[in-house]
Amino acid sequence: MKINFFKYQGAGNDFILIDHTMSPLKNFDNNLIEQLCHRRFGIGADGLMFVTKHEDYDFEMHYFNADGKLGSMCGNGGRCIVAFAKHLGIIDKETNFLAVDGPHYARISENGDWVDLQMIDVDTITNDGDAFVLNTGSPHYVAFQSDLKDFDVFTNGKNIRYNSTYTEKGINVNFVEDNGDHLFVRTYERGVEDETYACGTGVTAVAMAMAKYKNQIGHINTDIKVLGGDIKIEFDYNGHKFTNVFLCGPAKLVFEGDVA
Ligand SMILES: N[C@@H](CCC[C@H](N)C(=O)O)C(=O)O
Repeated sequence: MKINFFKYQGAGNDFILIDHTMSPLKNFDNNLIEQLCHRRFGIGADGLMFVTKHEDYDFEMHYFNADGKLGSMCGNGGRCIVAFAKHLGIIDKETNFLAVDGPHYARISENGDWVDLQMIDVDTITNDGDAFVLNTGSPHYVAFQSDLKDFDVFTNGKNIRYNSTYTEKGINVNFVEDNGDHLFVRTYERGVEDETYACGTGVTAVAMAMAKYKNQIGHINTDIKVLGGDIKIEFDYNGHKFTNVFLCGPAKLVFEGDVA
């Protein structure tokens, strides 16, 4: 069966997108998804998404990690699927769509390649030693790390993701260096089981952990550099809860193709 797909990337976090609006998504082949995401034997991607119709929303997002398994929320994936929905003509400049963690609002730039995506409110941050643990739609571990450019993110991230606390459910592991006017972040992603060039729910978690650590109250804007580019996070923080959370960044079509 021929599969028509679109490849998108958001700050280097890359995804295969499939238009499934003509029929409901009843079953899926996890092995095929893993194979399509494989960087040697497939198209290559950190994850795969189907867009389907929904009665109450503009569309529904179904996200799978590169290991072929259903993922939790993917922030950069969310931004890319919004750009894809605009490309398909499903939406125009704004949208309300449904994802695994609930409804999301998003707005899109005129040329369609920059998306501001509203993320879930967060009111719980716990500590694991010096690190912060929180869920921004996906579970995240946030640790400070100096000389991050030369740090072994794969080995250290994997050790944390597979330690006895997290091995069963897994966690995404973010390392952050505070460079004054911006944060530099590198992430080991669960489900990809490797470092990715960017992680949207991850940088959202980092900005929140940093605001809590610095005791910043009010409307906070955070500039973040990741391996694949620049991302902006904004939210309101009252010392207990993060609201009006937006993940803002690029979402670009790379190519379209067919799998025979
Ligand atoms: N790259 C994503 C995170 C995707 C979810 C994650 N790998 C998981 O299921 O834990 C993002 O941009 O948020």
